[in-house]
Amino acid sequence: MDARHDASSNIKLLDSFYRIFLILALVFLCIGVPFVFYRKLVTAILTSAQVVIILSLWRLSRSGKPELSLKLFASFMWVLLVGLIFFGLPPITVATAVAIAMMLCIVTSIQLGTLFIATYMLAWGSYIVLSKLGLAPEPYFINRPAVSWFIAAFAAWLVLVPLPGLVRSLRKANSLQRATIEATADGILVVSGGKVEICNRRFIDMWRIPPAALAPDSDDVLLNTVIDQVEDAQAFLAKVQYLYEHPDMSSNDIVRLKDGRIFERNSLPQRLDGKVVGRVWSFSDITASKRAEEELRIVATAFESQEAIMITDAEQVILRVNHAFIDNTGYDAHEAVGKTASTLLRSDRHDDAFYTAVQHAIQRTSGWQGEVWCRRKNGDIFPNWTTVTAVKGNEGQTTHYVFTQTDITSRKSAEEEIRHLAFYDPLTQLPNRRLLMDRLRQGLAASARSGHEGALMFIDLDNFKILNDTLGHDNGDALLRQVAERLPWSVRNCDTIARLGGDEFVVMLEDLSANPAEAAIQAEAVGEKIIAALNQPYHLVGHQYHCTPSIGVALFGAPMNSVEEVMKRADLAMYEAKAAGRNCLRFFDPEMQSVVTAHAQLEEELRQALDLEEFRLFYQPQVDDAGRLTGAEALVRWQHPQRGLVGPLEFIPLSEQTAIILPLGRWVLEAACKQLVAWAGVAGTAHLTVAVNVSARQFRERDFVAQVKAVLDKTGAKPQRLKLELTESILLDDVEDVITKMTQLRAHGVGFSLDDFGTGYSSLSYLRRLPLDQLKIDRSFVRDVLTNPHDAAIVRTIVGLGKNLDMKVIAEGVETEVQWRFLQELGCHAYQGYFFGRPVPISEFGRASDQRYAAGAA
Ligand SMILES: Nc1nc2c(ncn2[C@@H]2O[C@@H]3COP(=O)(O)O[C@H]4[C@@H](O)[C@H](n5cnc6c(=O)[nH]c(N)nc65)O[C@@H]4COP(=O)(O)O[C@H]3[C@H]2O)c(=O)[nH]1
Repeated sequence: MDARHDASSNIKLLDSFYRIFLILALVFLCIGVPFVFYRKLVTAILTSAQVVIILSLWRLSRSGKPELSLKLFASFMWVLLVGLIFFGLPPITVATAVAIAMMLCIVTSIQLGTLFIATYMLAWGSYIVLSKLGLAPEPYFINRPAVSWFIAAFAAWLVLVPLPGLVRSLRKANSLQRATIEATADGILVVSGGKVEICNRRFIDMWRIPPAALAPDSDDVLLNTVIDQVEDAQAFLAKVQYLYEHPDMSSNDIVRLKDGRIFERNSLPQRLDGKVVGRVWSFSDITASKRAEEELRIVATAFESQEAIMITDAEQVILRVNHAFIDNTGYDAHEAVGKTASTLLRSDRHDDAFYTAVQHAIQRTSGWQGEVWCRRKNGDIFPNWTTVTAVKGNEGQTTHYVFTQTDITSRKSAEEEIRHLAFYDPLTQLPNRRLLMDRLRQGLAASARSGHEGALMFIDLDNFKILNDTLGHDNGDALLRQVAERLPWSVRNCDTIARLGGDEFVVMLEDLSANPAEAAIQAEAVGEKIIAALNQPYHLVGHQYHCTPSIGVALFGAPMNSVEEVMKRADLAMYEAKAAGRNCLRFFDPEMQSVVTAHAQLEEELRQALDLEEFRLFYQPQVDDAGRLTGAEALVRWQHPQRGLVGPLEFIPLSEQTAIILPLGRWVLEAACKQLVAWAGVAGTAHLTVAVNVSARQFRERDFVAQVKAVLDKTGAKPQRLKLELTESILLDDVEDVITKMTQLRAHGVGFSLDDFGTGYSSLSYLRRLPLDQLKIDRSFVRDVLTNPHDAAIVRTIVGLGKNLDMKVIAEGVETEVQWRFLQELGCHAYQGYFFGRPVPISEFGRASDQRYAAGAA
C-alpha cells in the first residue's frame, strides 16, 4: 500500500504514549503503596482491592476484550467517582475523571462517555450547590495527600489499561485495511483535499503510474498521467470536475483507454462523521469481461441466425432452440425443451440403421453433417441439411450437442428442377438425349449381364416439318406432345421413352428374349403398336391432322455394342424405313454396317478428291420454247482414279452430311462462273446462262451472299448470267433469312430457280415472297406426263402457277420430242433433258447442243 499519511504512524504514537504512562503509573504505585502501609491498614486493604480490580481489568483488556474491560472500568469508575464526589474530590481526580470520560467517548461509545460525563457533572454540580448551601459533607480526602496521590496514580493507570488493546485493535484494523485494499482486484485511489491519500499497487499497475506521478502535495501529475491514457479525455475530466463540484455524489461509468483496455470507474465520497472528507475511486479492468460480453452478444446474434439451432445435453435432450428452429419446425420453445431431438423431429423417411450410423459417426468424429428428413409439428416431412457438433468438457467428455439445421426444401426442388431441365425435354417431359444415353449405357450393361436382348427404336415423324411450316409451331408442339402421350400406350413401364429433339423420339426396350430372332419379333410387335398409335388422327387447333412415323430398330445385347454404335444403327434403320416409303418399321441389319463403313471411306476419298482436283463440271443444255440454246445447268462429276466417272448422286448426299459440300460448292460456282466468262467472250455464246445447284447447307452459310459476290468479282462473270438452283428443302430453315439472302443476290443481278418443283412442300405463301425467276418442274412429272393424266395436271398447274407468280417454268428430264411437244402445249417455256443434250464436259458442250438445237428446231 502506498499512502501519503500512514495510519500506522498514529498507532505507533499511541503505543509509545501508552508505554510512558504505564511507566509513570507503576512509579505512582511504587511510591503510593509504602505510603498506604505506613499510614493505615484499612486504606491499604482498600487500595489493594482496587489494585486487584484494576489488574483484572488489565488482564481482560489484554486477553483481547478491551471494550469489555473499558465498559467494566467505566462502570467501576462511575460508582467510585459518584461516591467520591460526595466525599470531596481533589482537582487532579477531577482532571483524571474528565480524561477518562473523553477516552471512553473515543474508544467505546459516545453514549457511554456522555453518560459518564453527564453523571459526573451532575454529581459535581450537586456537590457545589450543597457546599454553597453549607450542606455538603466535608471532603474526606482533603488534607490527605498520600491518598490523593494514590487515587490520582490509580486513576491515571486505569486510564491506560485499555490502551494496549486499543492500540492492537487499531493496528489490526490498519493491517486489515491494508490487506483488503491490496487484495482487491480493483485499483483503489483515495484523494482528499486535492491530494492523494492512498492508492494501491493495482491502481499503479493498471494506470502504469510512474513513481514521480505520486507526488504527495497534489494529484495533478497523477491526473495528467491518467488523462493521457484515456480515449475521451474530455469526458473523463468532465466527470472528475463534476464530482469535485458535487462531493456528495457517487458515480459509476466506463472508461475506455487508448490501448483498448476498458475500465469500470466507481467513485464514492469518503465521509467522517457524516461529512465528506475525501473521495474513493476504484477502477476495475473489465476488458476481458467486456470482450466476453461482446462475444456473448455475437454468439447470441449467431444463435438467432437464419439457421435453426437446437442445443441438447449429452443425452440429446433439448435445452434451447432459436427462433429459426421454431419457424422451421412449428414447435414453440417450451414444447421442444425437455424432449429428445429424435422424439420431436424424427420422420419415417430414414430407418433405424440410418440413425444408428449417424450416432456412431458423431461418437467417432465429434460431429456429423448430412441430409435428414424431419417432421414438423403439423406432420409435414421436410428435408434438412443438418450439422451436429459435440461440445466437449474439460475432461474431453461430451457435455452438449449443437444441431444446426437448414430447411433445404426449396433447394431440393430447385435441384430437382435443374435435374429435370438437364435430363428431361421441356416440351414433352420425356427424358432427353442425355438421360437416354445414360439409360442406354445401363441397358447395355444389364443386357450384357443377363444375356437378354434389348432394342432401341428411332422414331421420326414423317413430314413433320411441313406441319410446322404450314400450321405453325404451336400446332407442331401440340402434335409432339400428343405423340409423347401416345408412346407409353405401347410399351411397358420399365421401358424408356425419350425425345431427342425435333420430331425424333426414341424407345428403348429392355429385357427382351435372349434369342435375337425372338427379341426382334417382340420389338417388331411393339413397333407396330407404336405405328398404329401414332397413325391415329391428331387434334390440333382447328385441324384434324394425320401423321405417320418411320421407325428404325437396332437390337442390342452383344457385348461389343457401344452406346454410339447402337444409336447409329437405329438411326440408319430409321433412314431405311424412310427410304422404304415411310410409316413403316425397319431393322438394322449387318448389311447396313457395310454401308456405314463404305460411307466413312467415301468421305475420306472425297476430301482427297478436293485436294487432288478430281472434280469435273459437266454442262447440260437448257433450251427455250423454240429449242434454242439459252444456257446450261452445271452438274458436277468425280473423276475417280479407279472407279472412273462417278455421278453426283453417289457423293453429293454424303458431301452434304459432312460439310464437304461447302468447299465443293464453292469450286463448282467458281468453275461455272469462269465458264460464263469464257462464253461471254464469244459472240455466239455470250447470251448463255449457267444454272448452278446450291445445296441447303451451302445456302445456310452466314456469308453465302458474300461468297457468291466474291466469286463473281473474282471471275468477272456477269451476275445476270448466273442462275442459282435451290431446292425446296432450304425453305425448311429460317424462311426470313432465305428471303433476305435471295433478295440481296437478286439485287446484285443473280437469278434463282426452284429445283425439283412439285416434289416438295413449298407453301404458296412462301413462294409468293421468294424472289424467284423460275420454277423447275421435276423430271418425275415429265417422265410420265404423257401417260399419267395426274402428272399432266400437275405440270399444267405448275405452268399456271408460274404465270400467276410471274415466273418462268422449265421442265427437266425431257427425253423425247413427244414430251417436248406436249409440254409446249401445256404452256412450258423452257426445257432441259436428254432430248436436248446430256450433261457433257465443256469440250463437248457446244457440239452436242448444236446438234440438239438442230434436232429441236427441225
Ligand atoms: N433420266 C434423265 N435424267 C436427266 C435428264 N435430263 C437431265 N437428267 C439428270 O437430272 C439431273 C438434274 O439435275 P438436278 O435435278 O439438279 O439433280 C442433281 C443435283 O441435285 C445434284 N447435283 C449435281 N451437281 C451438283 C452440284 O454441283 N451441286 C449440288 N449441290 N448438287 C449437284 O445431283 C443431282 C443429280 O445430278 P445428275 O446425276 O447430273 O443428274 C442430272 C441430270 O443428268 C433426262 O432427260 N432423263
